Formats: sequence, structure tokens, C-alpha cells
Amino acid sequence: MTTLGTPLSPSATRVMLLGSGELGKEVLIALQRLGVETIAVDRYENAPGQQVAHHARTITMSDPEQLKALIEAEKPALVVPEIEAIATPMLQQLEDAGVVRVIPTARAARLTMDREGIRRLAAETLGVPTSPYKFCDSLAELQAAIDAGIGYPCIVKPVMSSSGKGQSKIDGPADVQKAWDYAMAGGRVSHGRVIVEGFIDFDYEITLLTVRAKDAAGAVETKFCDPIGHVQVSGDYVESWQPHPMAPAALQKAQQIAQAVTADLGGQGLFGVELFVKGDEVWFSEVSPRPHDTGMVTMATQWQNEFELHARAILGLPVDTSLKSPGASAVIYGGVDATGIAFDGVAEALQVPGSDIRLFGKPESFVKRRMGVALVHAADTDTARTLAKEAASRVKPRTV
Ligand SMILES: Nc1ncnc2c1ncn2[C@@H]1O[C@H](COP(=O)(O)OP(=O)(O)OP(=O)(O)O)[C@@H](O)[C@H]1O
Ligand SMILES: NCC(=O)N[C@@H]1O[C@H](COP(=O)([O-])[O-])[C@@H](O)[C@H]1O
Ligand SMILES: [Mg+2]
Repeated sequence: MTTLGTPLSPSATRVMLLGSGELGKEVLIALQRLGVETIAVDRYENAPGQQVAHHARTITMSDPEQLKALIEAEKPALVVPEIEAIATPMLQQLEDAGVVRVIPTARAARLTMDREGIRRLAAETLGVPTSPYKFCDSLAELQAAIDAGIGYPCIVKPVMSSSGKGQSKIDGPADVQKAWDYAMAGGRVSHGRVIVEGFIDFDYEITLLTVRAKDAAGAVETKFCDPIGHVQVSGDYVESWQPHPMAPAALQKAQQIAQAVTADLGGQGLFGVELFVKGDEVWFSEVSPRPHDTGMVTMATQWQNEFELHARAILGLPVDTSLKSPGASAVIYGGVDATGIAFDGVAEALQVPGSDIRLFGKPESFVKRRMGVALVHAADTDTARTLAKEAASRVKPRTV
């Protein structure tokens, strides 16, 4: 039986988010709706989730000592990683010592914080199909890996990065040095290591949101949301839609891969399983053991969005992954480098039929920083995509 307490009282159920960006903000809101006391942690002050949580803490989350001190001081019942750049070996140590429960597990957070952990698990231990890949610690190793079989085109990424940071495509020998330099500059934590992957010429890519939650008898069961299609530019998501139609054989393979990977990672919570599809062939790309940026579309398409599913699953509550309506999301970038920016055109954006928007409230804007998202529900995903892009384009960020 799950018992929930009263926030800010001795009975409180306290949950700590490590990372409090746009995704964490929505998880925090979902938790607050269940009367959970929330602690939002991030690397900078006034992060989106810190603006809605009961408590805000700012630390270097990749520093094991700072992380340990904070967890021991706050004593949350659950620690929920929201970003990769966290001292996950320390989380493992604290979980092993019985100090906290990490979502979905400390091992899952550790394996997925680094592309090497999850890729080796999926490809080498679980035998799941992936792109060909090699890990390299120098420009010379990168060139050797490409020459020895990865070939052109290929993709280089820092082992620890997300949202396409430090990622580039190499089309020929002239691009190798540039890709190496860009990867060295773009990781979330400085590491001289990259993955080079053979380029998969997929028909489309999806995120398969997969939830491990307790059933009526208290056993963990796996449920899938409808596939989410998306478009990425420079490794960063710009639009997504749900449902994305799939051939039955491809959907079955996608679910089998998601089942295998999430079952191995274990624990309870929602996972974003990223897959490439060509005909009936499916490749595993990576997995987030938490809500996924492309899954923001579920705020317009599902009865329980991905944030509510995560909140419910981690608290041991039942989940419903069913679709409410087809829909789409489109990203609103900052467009300017400035702090405390203003957004014109919000009313015009909301004139678009079936639309809604989220402005994340990030204190600082960069040209390519995601500052908001437009959401649309419509009769079909083609209509929803057109309307979501229209709504996003009507929001005009500017310096003040
Ligand atoms: N081997 C590959 N072949 C073809 N396209 C790829 C490959 N690897 C990555 N991509 C493209 O780049 C996108 C981003 O890659 P990936 O998911 O590994 O980066 P990321 O930085 O972890 O992004 P995020 O954190 O947003 O998921 C993919 O969704 C896909 O569109
Ligand atoms: N693909 C991962 C992803 O979308 N993560 C989301 O972006 C935030 C960081 O944004 P920032 O870089 O603008 O601070 C993270 O906190 C998370 O919410
Ligand atoms: Mg990805």
C-alpha cells in the first residue's frame, strides 16, 4: 500500500529532483498535485523546476561530496535524476547504504549517464541491434575507428552529453578534426572520450515511452505509450507527434527491445526508449530512465502525460498510458543571447485551434536554448504538426 503524507509536516513524502529543467518542472507539478513535498536541485539558481518546488537547492551535481551532503541533509524518500551530469557512483553508494532510493535505480542512472554504459549493455550484454560503434580517446583513435570499419558517414558524440551538444555528422575525412574539436567543447562534463557511430539511414525515428509501474497485485508490469515520431536538427529535437503509425512487425520489435532494455535497468518509472526504424528493421539508439523531451507532446495527447506517469509509477501508483487525441509539439528556441527575455505573440499563438504553450521560465536565453514548447491536439498528426509549428512561430522572444 502506498501512503502519501502532508507536505511541510512530519508525515511528508519528500522527493528530490536532481536537475530541474523543463522536464523536471512538469514532474514536480505532477508530484505536487499528489501532495508530495518537493526539493528541486539544479546547477544554477531559479531553474524552471526550482520556481515551482517547495524547496530549491543549487549545487554542482557532478561533485560527489556536494551531492552526498545535500542528500544526507534533506533525507528525501526518493531521489529522481532528471539530467545525465550527476555523480551517479555516489548515488549508487548512498543507495547501497540504504540512505535513499534512486529512480528508477542507481545502476540505471549510472549506466545511462554515459553513452558507453548503456550502449555496451544493450549491444553486448542484451544483444539488441544498434548502429556499429567504437569509443575513442583521441583524434588518432577516432580516425583509426572510422578507417577500420565504421566508415563514412558517421556520427561523433561526447560520451556524456544530451540534446545534441557536441554531436556532429562526419561525411568524409575533411570533417574528422572539426567533429573531434566540437565534441571536446560540447560535453556536459569534460571527458576526452567520444563514441563514433555508423550512420543509420532510417525511414523514421521514434521515442517509445515505456512505464514500469505496479499492478493491482503489487507486481511491476511494463506498459507502452503509443509511439512518438520526431524530427531532430543537429541532434536536438524540434518537433514531435503522437501516434506515429508503425507496421505491426516493427512495433512488435520496438516493444521487445524496450521491454528488454527497461527490464534490465529495472526499478519503477517512465523511460524514453529511442529507436530508429527502416521497414521492419529496428535499432536501439539510447534510453532516458526518465521523461523525454520529445514526450512533452503527451501533455496534449494522453490522459496521463509522461510526467504524471513518472510521478505515479515512482510512488507505486497505477498508470494509464492510453491516448486521448492525436497531437504534436514544436520547440520555441530563445533566438537571442540575453537574460530575462520577453515573449511577444503569446495571444496570437493561442489563437491557433487546439493549441497550448509552455514557457519554461529559464532565467537566461541562448539562441539555441529551448525556452518553451507549443502543443496542439487535432484530428490527425499531420494537421497537429502544421498547427504546432504555426503556434511556435508566433511566439517571438526578444531582449528587454
Ligand atoms: N547512428 C546514428 N545514425 C543516424 N542518426 C543518428 C545516429 N545517432 C544519432 N542520430 C541522430 O541524432 C539524434 C540525437 O542523437 P542522440 O539521441 O544520441 O543525442 P543526444 O544528445 O543524447 O540527444 P537527446 O539527449 O536529446 O536524446 C538522434 O535522435 C538521431 O536523429
Ligand atoms: N534531451 C534532454 C533534455 O531535454 N533535458 C531537459 O533539458 C534541461 C536542460 O536544459 P538547458 O540545457 O537549457 O539548461 C534538463 O534539465 C531537462 O529538463
Ligand atoms: Mg537522444
